[in-house]
Amino acid sequence: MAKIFVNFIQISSSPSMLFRRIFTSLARSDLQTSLIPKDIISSGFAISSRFDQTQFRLRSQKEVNFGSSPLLMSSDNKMNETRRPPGVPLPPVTAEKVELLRGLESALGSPFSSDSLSPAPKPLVIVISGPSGVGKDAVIKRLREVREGIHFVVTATSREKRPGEVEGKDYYFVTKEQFLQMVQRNELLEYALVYGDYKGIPKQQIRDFMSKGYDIVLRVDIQGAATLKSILGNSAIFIFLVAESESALVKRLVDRKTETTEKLLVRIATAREEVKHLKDFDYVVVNAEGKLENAVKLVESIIDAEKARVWQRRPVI
Ligand SMILES: Nc1ncnc2c1ncn2[C@@H]1O[C@H](COP(=O)(O)OP(=O)(O)OP(=O)(O)O)[C@@H](O)[C@H]1O
Repeated sequence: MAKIFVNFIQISSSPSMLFRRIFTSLARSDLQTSLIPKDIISSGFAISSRFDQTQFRLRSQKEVNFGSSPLLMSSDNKMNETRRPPGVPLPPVTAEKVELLRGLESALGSPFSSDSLSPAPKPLVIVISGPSGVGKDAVIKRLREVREGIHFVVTATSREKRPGEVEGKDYYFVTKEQFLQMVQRNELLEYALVYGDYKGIPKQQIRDFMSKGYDIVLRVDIQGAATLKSILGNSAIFIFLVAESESALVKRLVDRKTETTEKLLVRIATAREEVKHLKDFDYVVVNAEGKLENAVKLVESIIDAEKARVWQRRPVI
C-alpha cells in the first residue's frame, strides 16, 4: 500500500490528479472492498468530489462549489441521518405505489416536492450581426415566424424606406432631426451613422418586453455590435452571421438590387474588414445560399442552449 502511494506521488502532477489516480486504481484493485465503503465506490464522482473537497482547496471556485453541492455531497450523510419513527418499517418495493411513496416520504421526513428542479430561465438579449447583405433581415423575418416569446426590437433609422418595408415593423423611420433629438434625450441604447444614415435602438422598448418575460433580438451591423458589446459585455449573446463565402455574399447583395454600384463597392469593401471581427462574437452562423432554414434552426438551437445554462446571463438595459 505504502509503495502504491509513493509511486503515485512521483508521477502525479497535481494533488487533484493524484487522488483521482489513487481512487481509480483502488476502484480497480482488490483493495477496494476493504478500504472504501461500497456505496462510495459505486459513485466515482462522490469519491473524487469528497476527497477534493475535504483534503484540498486547490481547484477553481466554480469546481469547489459544484463539488460541495448539498445534493451531491451529502446524499450519503442525509440517508444516514434519516430517522424513521421507531416501529414504522419501510414498505417493501412490491407494495402499492401510493403506499411505497408514502413510506419513502415519511422515511425521508418530508413529502416529495413538485417544484421545478431547474431555475426559471431569464430573458435573453440576443444580438444578431453580420456584414451587409448576409441575410440578417431574412433570418430574423423567418425566426419571427417560427419562434414565440421573442421581441424583435424595431430600430429607429433616418434612412429612406425601401419598397415593402413597413413603418413600426421593419424600422421606425424618422428624419435626421428627430433622430438627433432621441439621442439628446438619451433614449437610445446604441446608435451609429451607417452609410450616411442614422440607426439606433430605443431602450424603453427593450425594458418593456423584458419585464414581460420576452427574449430580445437586436439586429445591428458590426459597428453596432461592438458598441453593444462594450455596453452589455457578456450579459448578451452575440451571433455573427456569415455567408458561405465572399462571392456568395456579393451575389446576394447584387441580386437584392437596392444599392448603386458605388454603394455596393463600399459595402463589399466594408464586409471584408468586418469578418475580421468574428472573434469578438460568441457564435457564428452560416447563412448559405438557399439554406436560410438551416441558419434559423441553428439560431434557435443557440437560444435553447442558452436557456439551459446553469449560470444565466443577466442583461440590464
Ligand atoms: N440563405 C439565403 N439564400 C439566398 N438568399 C438569401 C439568403 N438569406 C438572405 N437572402 C437574400 O439576400 C439579400 C440580403 O438579405 P438581407 O436584406 O436579409 O441582408 P441584411 O444582412 O439584412 O442586409 P443589410 O444589412 O444591408 O440590411 C436579400 O435579398 C435576401 O432575400
